[in-house]
Amino acid sequence: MSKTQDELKREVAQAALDFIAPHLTPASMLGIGTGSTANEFINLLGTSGLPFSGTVASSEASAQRLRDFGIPVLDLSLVDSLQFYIDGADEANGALELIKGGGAALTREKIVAAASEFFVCIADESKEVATLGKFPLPIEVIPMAENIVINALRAMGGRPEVREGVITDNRNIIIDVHDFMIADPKATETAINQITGVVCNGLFAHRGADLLLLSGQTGVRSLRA
Ligand SMILES: O=C[C@H](O)[C@H](O)[C@H](O)COP(=O)(O)O
Repeated sequence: MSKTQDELKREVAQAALDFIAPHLTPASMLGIGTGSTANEFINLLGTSGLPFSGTVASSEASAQRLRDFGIPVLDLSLVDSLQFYIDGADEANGALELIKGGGAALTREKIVAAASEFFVCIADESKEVATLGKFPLPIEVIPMAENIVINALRAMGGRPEVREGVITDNRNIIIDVHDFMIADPKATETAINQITGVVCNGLFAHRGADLLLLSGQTGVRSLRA
């Protein structure tokens, strides 16, 4: 019988926990991501009994889930650095470049990733692609800039659509760019950041993952940067 997607998420979350466990000390601070795969990681971390000091969360939702387990959640401004960041992705390529933001948490995720010494990305193998861009690229945008950002993204060749009914934790909107195959993720990440009104885009190429764990029917594969 084949494993369900939920089982694959649990399996890859367990692999991430097994990977970080030998490195943790009572002083360790962890960055924790957002989404259904990160939630599986939180469930396992919360019952693991492993030594660590606390966490920084990439969303209000993850912060609440961590607190529900009695895990301390700190503001990033109170923390010098994070030993590990553990988070999911919407797409990942062989260079460990990612698309993130399907859950609208991309900006805080990018900040927490930037503050982390080592980024462990966890996903089931349906997220693995040769070229990023089949998943619509999420972009967080200051609301008053909606039209100028949409026009600039159209000029870059994409088909931007505002994600209806979604406001980010930072009180901004999300524009998803469809039909936008990304041949050069680093150049595209930089170019989109140059559009006035863009807060952040969901390409994690300049700071991609350091380790990508991918679960599939035959087990968990790991790709190192
Ligand atoms: O904004 C959300 C994040 O980037 C998630 O990590 C991403 O959408 C993957 O989520 P999931 O594990 O639910 O597929």
